[in-house]
Amino acid sequence: MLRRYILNKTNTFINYRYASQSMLQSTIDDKLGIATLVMNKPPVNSLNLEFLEEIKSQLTQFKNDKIRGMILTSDLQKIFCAGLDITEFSNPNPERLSKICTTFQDTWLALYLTQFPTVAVINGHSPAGGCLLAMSCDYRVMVGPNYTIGLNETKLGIVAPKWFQDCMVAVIGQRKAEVSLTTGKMYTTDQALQIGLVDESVPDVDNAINKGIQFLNNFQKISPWAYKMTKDIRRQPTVQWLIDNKQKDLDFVVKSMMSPNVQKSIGLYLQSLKK
Ligand SMILES: CCCC/C=C/CC(=O)SCCNC(=O)CCNC(=O)[C@H](O)C(C)(C)COP(=O)(O)OP(=O)(O)OC[C@H]1O[C@@H](n2cnc3c(N)ncnc32)[C@H](O)[C@@H]1OP(=O)(O)O
Repeated sequence: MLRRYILNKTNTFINYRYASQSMLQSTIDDKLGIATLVMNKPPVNSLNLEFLEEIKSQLTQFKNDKIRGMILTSDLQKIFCAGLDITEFSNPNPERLSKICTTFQDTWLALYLTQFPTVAVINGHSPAGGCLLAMSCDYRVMVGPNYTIGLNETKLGIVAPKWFQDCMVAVIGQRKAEVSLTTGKMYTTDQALQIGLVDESVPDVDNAINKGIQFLNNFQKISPWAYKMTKDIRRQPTVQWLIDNKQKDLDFVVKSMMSPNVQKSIGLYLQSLKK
C-alpha cells in the first residue's frame, strides 16, 4: 500500500528491487537520489535473524548505490516494527541467539553510521528494537495520535544493551532516557514529540513521507563529505563502546537471556501477548 503511494507520488522510481520473500522492499528514485526501505514482514515486522540479515545487506547495497538519502518505513497497517522477535528469546538455541545479537549489532552500526541522511517515517507502533531503528535515523516523523514508541525492555524483564541505551541518551538526553529506560515507558506520538524522541508528528502517512523528503532536501546544498564527517564526530562516542566491546556485549545478552528468571519473564510476556 505504502509502496504504491510512494511510486504514484514521485512517478520516477526507475530502479525497483525486491529482497528475498519481499520482507523488505527497496526503491530508489534515481532523479531525487532517495531510497525507500519498506519493512513488510507481517504481522508485526518482528526482527528475526533472516530479516536482520536482509536489512543489513540492503544498507550495504545502498552504500554502493551512492544514494543521497533514505526513508525507512513499514508497509503494515499500524506497526512500524515490533522489535526483535521475542519467540527467538524463548528457550533459545545459544548459537542462533548469538548470531541474532551479532547481526543486530552490525545492522545497528550500518544504520547509525550511514554516509547518507536517513529519515524514519514511523507509521505505527514502534517498541524496543523498532524504537532503536527509528532512533538510529537522522530524523523521525511519526504518524499520530494513536501509535506508541519507546524502549520497553524492562517490561519484558530484560536489559536493553548499552548501545540501545546510549542511542536513546543521544536523542533525548540522560535524565529523560534514564526514566524512560528503567520504567520501560512507551510514549504516544504527542508525548514522544514533547520529549524529543521524534522530531515531527503528523496525522497521516502521506504527510509523513512529504516531511521526510523535505528533511532530506535540506542536504541538497550540503557537501556529503561535510555531512558524514560531522555525523561521525557526533555519533562516534555512542558507537565506540560497542566497537570495542562486541564480544562482551554479546556474552552479557546471551548469558542473561538463558537465565531461568529471564526465561520465566519472557514466557509470561509472550503469554500476555497471545491473550
Ligand atoms: C541484542 C538484543 C538484546 C535484547 C533486546 C531486545 C529488544 C527487543 O526488541 S525485545 C522485543 C520487544 N517487543 C515488544 O515488546 C513488542 C510486543 N508487541 C506488542 O506490543 C504488540 O504486539 C504490538 C503493539 C507491536 C502490536 O499490537 P497488535 O495488537 O496490533 O498485535 P498483537 O495481536 O499484539 O500481535 C500480533 C501477533 O504478533 C506477535 N508479536 C507481537 N510482537 C512480537 C515480537 N516482538 N516478536 C514476535 N512476535 C510478536 C503477537 O504475539 C501476535 O501473535 P499471534 O497472532 O500468534 O497471537
